[in-house]
Amino acid sequence: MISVQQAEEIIFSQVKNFGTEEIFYENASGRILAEDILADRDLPPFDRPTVDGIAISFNSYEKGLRSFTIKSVQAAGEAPLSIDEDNECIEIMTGAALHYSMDTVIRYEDILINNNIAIINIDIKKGQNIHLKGRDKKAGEILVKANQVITPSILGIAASVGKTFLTVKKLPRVAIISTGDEMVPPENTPTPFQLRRSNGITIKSVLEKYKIDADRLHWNDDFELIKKELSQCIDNYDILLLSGGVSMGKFDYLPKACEELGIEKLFHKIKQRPGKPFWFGKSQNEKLVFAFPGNPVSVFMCLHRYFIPWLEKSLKIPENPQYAVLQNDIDFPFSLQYFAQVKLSVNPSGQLIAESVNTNGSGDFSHLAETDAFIELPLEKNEFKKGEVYKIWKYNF
Ligand SMILES: Nc1nc2c(c(=O)[nH]1)N[C@H]1C(S)=C(S)[C@@H](COP(=O)(O)OP(=O)(O)OC[C@H]3O[C@@H](n4cnc5c(N)ncnc54)[C@H](O)[C@@H]3O)O[C@H]1N2
Ligand code: MOO
Repeated sequence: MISVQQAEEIIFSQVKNFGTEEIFYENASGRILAEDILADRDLPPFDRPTVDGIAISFNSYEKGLRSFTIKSVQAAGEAPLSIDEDNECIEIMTGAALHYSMDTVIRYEDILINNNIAIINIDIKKGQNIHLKGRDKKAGEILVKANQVITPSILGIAASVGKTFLTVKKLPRVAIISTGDEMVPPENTPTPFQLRRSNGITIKSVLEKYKIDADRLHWNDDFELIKKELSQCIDNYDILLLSGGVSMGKFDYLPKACEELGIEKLFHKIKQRPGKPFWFGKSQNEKLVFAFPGNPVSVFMCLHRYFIPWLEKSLKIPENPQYAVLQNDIDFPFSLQYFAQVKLSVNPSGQLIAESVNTNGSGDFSHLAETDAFIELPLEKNEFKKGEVYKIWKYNF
């Protein structure tokens, strides 16, 4: 059996590049940006008032002038209007293009207007209330760097520089396959000794966060059928995410079916709980098979601890490891790396704290909805104390 660290290294040695594609920006939310977004012109593109009011030349104010004749009114979007005399001003609206003959803007609230004359009755500063051309970014500068999830704010920036098509990372074609004769579709009523399938939908909805639209399949425990279907899936998909049938049982056919199809085993079994019998391999045509143990908590853990980091590495999403402070003592008297389910919260000092819940093993999925993460407790120890800090793998927080 290998360690969690070794398993991670083997999986990371299989990181893939699925290429890029160009898509319409309205469909790009949640995808991974594969190009830098540049400023198409200076931002802002011209000097513009940040308030509605009047624009003057500060020089005139310095000379003692306080009354200014309103030469004209300029709305946003209009070509800049100039003044010709010291005692003139332009009534100008927020976001309009300021002419270079003026350099200072005063709010309506700070002036009086009578008979087309604006009187300034406060102290003002040169250049006030103006957002200068190129102050935010210069033309050609990077506004958004590649290799990040496209968020609403990135979409807004893309729209404002006219990038209506974005180059994004292509996503792998994924099949999610549950196995087992005892597993019936959720809409069916199981016999007293059957269970409803839940792993498939859980995995699918985690992948939806990455905009992967995976296909869901189910195979019964029939060796020849599994072999045939597996061989087809290896041709049609980049990644197979299987659950069940990888342990020691009489009907756990997956490892043997993979072997007979020439799918190379890269590892089988990790010193961890849950998820010990996890099987990972690669086909001759470089397709990856993540075969998770069937228990729902094992699936959830292996998905978040191994598959998602592999996916994020493949998509070049920067790593963001997270840690939390243990809120209670945990004893774990086994030589396995333990992933405990924890509820996360933030304490008044701003620290992320993790409180473990007692569960009944990897078949007990009843606590997944009321917890937020797995806390990864190192193999070398059996006792973990309140106040110690460990890595966490979030799923609900
Ligand atoms: N002799 C040994 N037996 C077992 C070992 C072992 O080392 N030696 N490991 C145990 C561990 S740990 C786990 S975890 C399980 C994993 O077994 P399999 O991967 O073969 O999974 P199955 O037996 O097919 O299923 C396990 C469990 O999960 C339920 N299941 C399966 N698919 C689904 C699904 N889609 N949705 C919800 N639940 C599912 C299934 O009914 C079983 O109850 O093996 C131990 N045995
Ligand atoms: O390794 Mo298994 O997932 O504990 O039951």
